[in-house]
Amino acid sequence: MDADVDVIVLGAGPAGENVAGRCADAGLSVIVVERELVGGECSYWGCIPSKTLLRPGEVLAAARRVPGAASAVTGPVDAAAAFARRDWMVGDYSDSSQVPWLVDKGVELVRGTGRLAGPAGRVAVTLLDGTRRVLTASRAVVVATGTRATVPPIPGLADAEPWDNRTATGAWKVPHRLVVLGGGAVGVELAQAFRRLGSAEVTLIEGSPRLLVREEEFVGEQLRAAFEAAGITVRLGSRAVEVRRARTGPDGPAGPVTVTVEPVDPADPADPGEPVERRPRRDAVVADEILVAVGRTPATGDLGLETVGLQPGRFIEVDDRLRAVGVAGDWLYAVGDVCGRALLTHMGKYQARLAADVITGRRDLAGAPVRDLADPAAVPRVTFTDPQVSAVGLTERAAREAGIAVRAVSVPTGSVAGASVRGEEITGTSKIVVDEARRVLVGATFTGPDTQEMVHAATIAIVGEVPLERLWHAVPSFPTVSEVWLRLLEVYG
Ligand SMILES: Cc1cc2nc3c(=O)[nH]c(=O)nc-3n(C[C@H](O)[C@H](O)[C@H](O)COP(=O)(O)OP(=O)(O)OC[C@H]3O[C@@H](n4cnc5c(N)ncnc54)[C@H](O)[C@@H]3O)c2cc1C
Ligand SMILES: NC(=O)c1ccc[n+]([C@@H]2O[C@H](COP(=O)([O-])OP(=O)(O)OC[C@H]3O[C@@H](n4cnc5c(N)ncnc54)[C@H](O)[C@@H]3O)[C@@H](O)[C@H]2O)c1
Repeated sequence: MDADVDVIVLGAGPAGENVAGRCADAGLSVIVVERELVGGECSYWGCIPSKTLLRPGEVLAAARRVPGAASAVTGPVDAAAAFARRDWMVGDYSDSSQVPWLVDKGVELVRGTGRLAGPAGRVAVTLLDGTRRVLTASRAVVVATGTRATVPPIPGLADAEPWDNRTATGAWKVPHRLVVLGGGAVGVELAQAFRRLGSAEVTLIEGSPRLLVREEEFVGEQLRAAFEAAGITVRLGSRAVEVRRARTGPDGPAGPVTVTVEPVDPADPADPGEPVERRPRRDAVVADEILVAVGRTPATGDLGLETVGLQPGRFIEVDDRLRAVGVAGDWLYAVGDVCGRALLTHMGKYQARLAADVITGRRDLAGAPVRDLADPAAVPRVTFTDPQVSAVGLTERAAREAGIAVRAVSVPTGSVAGASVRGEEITGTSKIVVDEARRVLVGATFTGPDTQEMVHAATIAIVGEVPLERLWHAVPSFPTVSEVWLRLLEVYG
C-alpha cells in the first residue's frame, strides 16, 4: 500500500516545526501532528512568556545602575501592563500567526494526538473531534512531543493546586507570597520575575547545595547573593516533605498553602561557616501559591512506544544522527526535549535541522552523513536572571571529570571600561576553561547583566576549535564588556 507521505512529525513545538519545515524545503511531503498549539511549550508557556515577564524588572534594574537615569525610576514594575504584554507576545494563546509558516512550506498540519502504531512508519491519530485516522510515512517518523512539568510525589502537593510553568507564566495576578520548589532554570527565572513583579515574599527551596547546580560553582553563589539582596529567601540543601492547602469548606475557596521543609540530609552536619539562618532546618513556610519547578517529564507515556519495542514514559535515547536507539530500520527519530539531550529550544531546533538532513541524505563537506557535534560539548545556555548566567560547553569540573587536562582563568566581568560605562555595580565573573593539550577552549561562563550576547563568541571559539594563539588576534571593541576576552587571555598568559 502506498504511504500517505514521506515524513510524519509528532508535535509542532520548535523542534517539530523545524524538522517538518526543513524536510519540506528539501522537497519531501510532510505531515505534522499537533494536539495543542503550533509553537509548543516555548512559545506559549516557556521561553517567550517567562522572558517577557522578566524584562520590565531587568530594564528598571539596569536604569537604577546608571546615575542620571536612576532618579527617573520613580515607581515599581507595572504588573498589569507586563501581563498584557505577555498576552500579546503569546498571541493570546492562539497559533494563528505560527500556522502560516508551516502552510507556506507545504507542510500538512493535522490537529490531533498522534501515537506510534506498530510497523515502521505507522501512526494513529485521534483527531480533535474524536475520530481516528491512520497515517503512514515512507521515510521517517520524527517524535518531537516535548516534555511537561514534573510534579514530584510529595504528600499533599497534587491536591494543593500547585502552579507549574503554564500556570506561572500565564498568571494574571501576583501572589503576595510565593514558594518556588526547585532552583534550576525555571525556578530561578520565575522566582525573580515574581519578586520584581511585586510578590512581597518569595521563598525558593532547592535540594542541592547551590542554585543552577550544573553550572560553575560561582554561578550559584552569585545568584544566591543577588536574590537575598533583593529579598528572596533561598533555602538550599532543603526539600518540601509535605504540602497542605487550607480550605474554607469542601467547595470553598482555596486558602494559603503550608509547605513543610526539611534538610535533604538531616545526618549531614551543617556547615559551621554558614550563618545559622541559612543552614537547612525543618520548619514550615506559608504562601499563597506554590510553583513546582523540579524538572521535566517526557511526553512519551501514551505515545505507543511499546509498539516499536521502546519503553513508554522515558526520554527516547538517540544516536548522533538522532535515530532512536533500539529501533531497527532507521525510520524512527527523536528531536528536542523528548530525546533528553539538552532541554533547550535552540538545541531542539539544531537537532531538528540535523534530523532533516539525515532523512534527506545530506552530507558534510567531507562527504560523510551529517551528525550531532554540539551535544554535549558545545551547548550554549543563558539563564535570564539578574545577574544573567551565560555559559557554553563544559564547566571546569565537568571537563576534569571527562579526563581533560584543563586550566581555567577568571576575571571580574565588571573590570573593563565597557562595564563601567554601562553603570555602577556591574558585578559578575567571566571564566574560560582551556584544554591544555590542544590549547583550545572547552568551556566559558559569563555572569553579569546583559552577558547573553557574549556567549556566542565563546560558542564559535569552542566549535571552531580556535587555538588561543589565534584568539589573541580577535580584538574586542572598546569600550565593550567583550574586553573581558582580552583580560582572560592576558591572565592566561
Ligand atoms: C518556563 C520555561 C522557560 C524556558 N525558557 C527557555 C529559554 O529561555 N530558552 C530555551 O532555549 N529554552 C527554554 N525553555 C525550554 C524550552 O521551552 C524547550 O526546550 C522547548 O520548548 C522544547 O521544544 P520541543 O519542540 O522539543 O517540545 P515542546 O515545545 O514541548 O513541543 C512539543 C509539542 O508536541 C505536542 N505533542 C505532545 N504530544 C503529542 C502527541 N502525542 N501528538 C501530537 N502532538 C503532541 C505538544 O502539544 C507540543 O506542542 C523553557 C522552558 C520552560 C518550562
Ligand atoms: N533560560 C533558559 O534557557 C531556560 C529557562 C527555563 C528552563 N529551561 C530549560 O528547561 C529545563 C527544565 O528546567 P527546570 O528548572 O524545571 O529543571 P532543572 O532540572 O533545570 O532544575 C530542577 C531543580 O530542581 C531541584 N529539585 C528536584 N527535585 C527537588 C525537590 N523535591 N525539592 C527541591 N528541589 C528539587 C533540582 O536539584 C534542580 O536544581 C532546564 O533543564 C532548561 O534546559 C531553560
